[in-house]
Amino acid sequence: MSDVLKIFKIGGGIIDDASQLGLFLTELARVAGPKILVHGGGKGASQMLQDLGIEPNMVQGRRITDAATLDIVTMFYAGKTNKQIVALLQQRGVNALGLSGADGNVIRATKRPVKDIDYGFVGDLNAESVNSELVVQLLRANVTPVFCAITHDGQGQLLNTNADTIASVLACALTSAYRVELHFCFEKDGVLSDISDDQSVIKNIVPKQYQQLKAAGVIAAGMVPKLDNAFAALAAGVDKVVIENALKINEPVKTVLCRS
Ligand SMILES: Nc1ncnc2c1ncn2[C@@H]1O[C@H](COP(=O)(O)OP(=O)(O)O)[C@@H](O)[C@H]1O
Ligand SMILES: CC(=O)N[C@@H](CCC(=O)OP(=O)(O)O)C(=O)O
Repeated sequence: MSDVLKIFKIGGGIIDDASQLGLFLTELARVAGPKILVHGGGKGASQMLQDLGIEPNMVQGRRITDAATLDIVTMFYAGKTNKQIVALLQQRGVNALGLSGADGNVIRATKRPVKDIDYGFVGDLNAESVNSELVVQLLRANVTPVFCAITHDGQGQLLNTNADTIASVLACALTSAYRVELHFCFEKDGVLSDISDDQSVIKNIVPKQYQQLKAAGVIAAGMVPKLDNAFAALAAGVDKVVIENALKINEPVKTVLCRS
């Protein structure tokens, strides 16, 4: 139980910029010990959908995923993006293995029920979604799993699942075998108290302060679901949650979330 597992998540902003992605993966290769990478790619997927004549539709940070959209995001996330990242990690001496949730039944999701909004082929996760045994076996074999945002329902249906949620649920599930650190990596140095000032990194945030910053609109947009996931992981037993710059994961500047 003493091993520390580090789970890193990168999103579309980093993935879309080949030089930033390369620099991040070089830093990741320097991280010692067991590690997992979860990647999104929402920005590039939206561009690809538009190029193919399909208007992207995001509601509350989640993509409305009809059958045609699912085909395209599966090709983009589980195909091009995942395999490119794996190849770049192999180039850097990391034995990466690319996975969707269907591979090895590693993440099983439930199609989001239709309430006010029909999200289509979007998968929701819960505490039982992860096949932790297989993930632990891979980590013990010195393999670095690389997860994309595609899961399955066990009935042959692929589902599109938010990558921040995948990272958070993986982190929670793996607390059974490791002390887990969850690192959300993006293009800023951490959570900022002034979005226009890159120097204004808040070093630590507790849940009460988060609610205040959210209510004041200081923390907004994509940062809200990210921090909701992050605090949920912390409450569920993840040791440490960090919001940091993808190019500075081996440097001290970052936001660390605290339970209290
Ligand atoms: N207080 C804040 N500090 C930092 N980023 C913030 C803040 N409030 C909103 N954001 C925005 O949240 C974005 C990160 O969310 P998102 O775009 O969903 O990331 P990703 O695609 O990496 O998952 C940042 O690029 C930034 O524009
Ligand atoms: C259901 C849903 O919204 N899925 C996301 C999965 C990708 C993702 O999360 O990408 P980022 O981390 O780059 O935002 C989407 O298709 O945009």
